[in-house]
Amino acid sequence: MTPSTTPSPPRPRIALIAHDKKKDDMISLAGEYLDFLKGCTLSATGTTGGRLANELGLEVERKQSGPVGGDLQIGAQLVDGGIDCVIFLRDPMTPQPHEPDINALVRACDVHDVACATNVSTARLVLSQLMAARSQS
Ligand SMILES: O=C(CO)COP(=O)(O)O
Repeated sequence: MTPSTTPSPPRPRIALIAHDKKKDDMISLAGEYLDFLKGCTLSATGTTGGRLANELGLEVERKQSGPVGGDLQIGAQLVDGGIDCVIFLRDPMTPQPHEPDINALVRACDVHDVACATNVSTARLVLSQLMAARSQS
């Protein structure tokens, strides 16, 4: 008789993006949730992803850097159903050359009803909820 196996729950697929002045916040935040994030499938824009990999040892699919299309690549992945949650630490005090791309990504989250946290407090709520849901499954 073959032993019955319980299928493991799907890994949450999370996109992590931070503008330059918010990258230290992203590293601190990801450090707080490191064990949980290690069990997730992560995508990130280029520079953010590089820091998450180098400084925290996270395995991350790195897209292009934001200003050269990385936000749009994350958006396309999301539209194709490949992202469950976006953590996007935006810098509201610095104009960005790729503002239309940023707006397109946030809009895609709203169109497809994908959770999008744009500041650390909201990100903590979302990550804590995902973590609790995963530990119950
Ligand atoms: O500009 C960004 C998001 O709009 C972030 O891109 P980087 O992670 O490559 O810095």
